[in-house]
Amino acid sequence: MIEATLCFPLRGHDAEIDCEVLLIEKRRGLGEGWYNGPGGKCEPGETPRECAIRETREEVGLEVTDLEKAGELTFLLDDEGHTVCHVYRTRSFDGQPTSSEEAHPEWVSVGNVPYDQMWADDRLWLPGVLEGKTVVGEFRFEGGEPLDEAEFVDHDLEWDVSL
Ligand SMILES: CNc1ncnc2c1ncn2[C@@H]1O[C@H](COP(=O)(O)OP(=O)(O)OP(=O)(O)O)[C@@H](O)[C@H]1O
Repeated sequence: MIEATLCFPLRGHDAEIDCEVLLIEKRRGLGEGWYNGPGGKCEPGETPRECAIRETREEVGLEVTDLEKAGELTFLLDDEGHTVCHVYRTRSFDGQPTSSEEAHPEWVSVGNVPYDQMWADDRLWLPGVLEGKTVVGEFRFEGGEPLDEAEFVDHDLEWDVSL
């Protein structure tokens, strides 16, 4: 199973209306053209937390620290484990988001996240993650590779778990 990460940097007040999340518009690879958090696949010997920090640096040039684990998501494709994704959020970072070949960063109000331009499962778990909850989820896709062309068919979520 592929091990991957997502990192959601947050800025502003906790009150939903003022708070913003840094999303990327993915410019290549899996989920190209869709919005997501910075992230990607773990390299051999790398912990998911190290991966989330590295991918955020490589994709948008931000140095994130104090990552808080917010979720563990398993994506099944045709009943086989395809990807496990470790989700983090943080309010601590240095630098200014900068576009790379892979990603175009954008601060978005947490009340205005473009769920219609994201993975179909994101609308189910990301709102809770942006509110500060923790989640473990399993999501079933069908229709063969690539995952971003498969159909999202079913899910199971557990909130407020300790991670
Ligand atoms: C199925 N539903 C899904 N919902 C939300 N997010 C999903 C996802 N499935 C994959 N993701 C995330 O999307 C990124 C893919 O990136 P990733 O595997 O790195 O692909 P990419 O081809 O760009 O490879 P590189 O590692 O950059 O070479 C990575 O953050 C991963 O966690």
